Amino acid sequence: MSTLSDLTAALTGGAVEVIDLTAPLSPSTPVLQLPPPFANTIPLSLEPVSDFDDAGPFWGWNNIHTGEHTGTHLDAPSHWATGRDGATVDKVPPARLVAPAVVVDISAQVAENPDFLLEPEHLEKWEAEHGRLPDGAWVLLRSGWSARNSDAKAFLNADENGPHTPGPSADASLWLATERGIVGLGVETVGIDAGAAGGFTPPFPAHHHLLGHDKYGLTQLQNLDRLPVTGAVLVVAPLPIVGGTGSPARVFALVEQG
Ligand SMILES: O=C(O)C(=O)c1ccccc1S
Ligand SMILES: [Mn+2]
Repeated sequence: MSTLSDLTAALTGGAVEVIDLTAPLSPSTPVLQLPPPFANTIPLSLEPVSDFDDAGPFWGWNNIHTGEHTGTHLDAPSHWATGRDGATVDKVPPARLVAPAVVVDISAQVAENPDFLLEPEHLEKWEAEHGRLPDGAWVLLRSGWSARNSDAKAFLNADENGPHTPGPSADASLWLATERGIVGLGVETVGIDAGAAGGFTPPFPAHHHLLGHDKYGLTQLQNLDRLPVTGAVLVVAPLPIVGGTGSPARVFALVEQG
């Protein structure tokens, strides 16, 4: 048997489960709301072209209107000033999009404090328990935030002082970008930076450091609670939008059962 035939046998036999980490993409999918004077992207909308009617008697289809950074999506290096000469989403090497994933669980801390920040000490503690973060792996930050997916207001969690959502500190962002050979950071929240990150130094440090070091962001993931701490393999499938800074993506995790 070949490796791939072993894999297909494991998939059909249930020894390997495919877990969908992608949030449903609909007009109610929350999108980031940056404060004035900054511009924001649009949410998804479907514009019917025909619906088994005179415009198309035997077919239905729609135009879709969306931002690149809507829903579960991939941030490419070219999205940020520090990575603007780097890969656009169509140039992200496919080999980096099928990769192992590890899970760093901060959900208990986030339940107490929605502004909780991942620090290097948390990553060092994780490594003391689970071994060094593997080169070529995605780091998935499990926060429990996807439980808010069906309530845009709760998901964005903003007040007069701005959004209150967890994420990496500036130090943790630099650590992830420079101390290990990871592929990128995946989160459950609307973006890879914490809600307060606009006021950090540098502003939005996860974007600044990760995308500036040819690493990627992955956002609005769900079902991270169904993944093992180590051992899952991620299949990340953004659209190859030519010149795009990111794209809505379908994200699957392959997880061995038993
Ligand atoms: O890349 C994103 O989707 C994202 O979260 C973002 C985009 C632009 C500015 C700030 C942020 S924080
Ligand atoms: Mn983005």
